[in-house]
Amino acid sequence: MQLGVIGLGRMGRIVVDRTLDAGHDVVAFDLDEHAVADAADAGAEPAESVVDLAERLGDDKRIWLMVPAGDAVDAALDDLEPHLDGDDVVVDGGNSYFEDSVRRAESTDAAYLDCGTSGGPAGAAVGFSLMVGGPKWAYDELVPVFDAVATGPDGHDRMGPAGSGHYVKMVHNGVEYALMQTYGEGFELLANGRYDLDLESVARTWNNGAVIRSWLLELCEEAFREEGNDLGTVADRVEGGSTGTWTVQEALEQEVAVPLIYEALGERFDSRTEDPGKFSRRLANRLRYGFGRHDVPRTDDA
Ligand SMILES: NC(=O)C1=CN([C@@H]2O[C@H](COP(=O)(O)OP(=O)(O)OC[C@H]3O[C@@H](n4cnc5c(N)ncnc54)[C@H](O)[C@@H]3O)[C@@H](O)[C@H]2O)C=CC1
Ligand SMILES: O=C(CO)[C@H](O)[C@H](O)COP(=O)(O)O
Repeated sequence: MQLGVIGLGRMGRIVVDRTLDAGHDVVAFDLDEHAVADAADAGAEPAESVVDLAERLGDDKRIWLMVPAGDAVDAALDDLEPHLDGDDVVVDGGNSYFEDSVRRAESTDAAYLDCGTSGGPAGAAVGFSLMVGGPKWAYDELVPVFDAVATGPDGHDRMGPAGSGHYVKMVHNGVEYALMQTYGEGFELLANGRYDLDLESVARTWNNGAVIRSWLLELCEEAFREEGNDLGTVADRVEGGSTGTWTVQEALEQEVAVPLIYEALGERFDSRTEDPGKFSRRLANRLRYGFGRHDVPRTDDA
């Protein structure tokens, strides 16, 4: 099969390499010409623009977008659209909002597959987990590429109609936030608890047979090994948040309780406040004086 790949960053480049390794042909484009040159060195046919990529693919185009969610996806689709027809298939492998994917599926002439991708750059060697939404014939058509990019045949499946792939990935990310939060809380207790513990050793022991073993826990083990038991200079600030926000918004709309995901998202927002004093905690501090005449710790206390 011949696959066009647009977006050759951390994730797109892995799509290129794994597709080439499986014996397929790849035409590659990125706004960054160095990324295109690197992909060409790896065996891809370089394209000079989105339009050039479309023209190099000929009939029955198979195209994988791996660009940042939002405007970049629409920009690439706008350029592709005059070159697409109903026999073509476009895969969006990024973290797009599922309602955007439904809109794009309805407005493009091509068959559109929204593909949630999990595994991250660190998972490149084993392949990704792919959650695909869209027409069944288009999914079936792309199976050889999905087999190559995923861990194998069990690493991908069609979730349902347009939007369902990105919907499942959105919820996956909510779960990711909550798992990160609970590992963080457990290690925070261990770090401040009764025993002087080697947290890398704890994580390694848990990763070998414990109920709570997981890849995220392996990454905790790696973090303690590389940063030290106290995480060294790693700042108390967590970026990201868009996919978790969508998850919580959807849960509210569906009237489904997701308190752990909500709390984990809130912790991220909290970590980013510029004011080191959290207003709600300061008010709770003062209220304890109000009802109990308890001492009020103050910022100018010695
Ligand atoms: N990094 C991760 O762990 C994961 C990322 N994703 C999603 O995959 C997508 C890509 O992520 P990354 O590879 O990490 O981002 P990245 O920032 O490493 O790469 C994005 C690439 O897209 C290129 N690009 C941007 N607009 C373009 C356009 N209009 N035409 C052609 N190229 C364009 C950029 O030059 C860049 O090389 C995002 O939607 C991200 O949310 C999904 C799962 C995991
Ligand atoms: O999808 C992913 C992992 O599964 C990406 O790493 C994503 O960026 C994570 O979300 P956030 O940036 O909000 O932490």
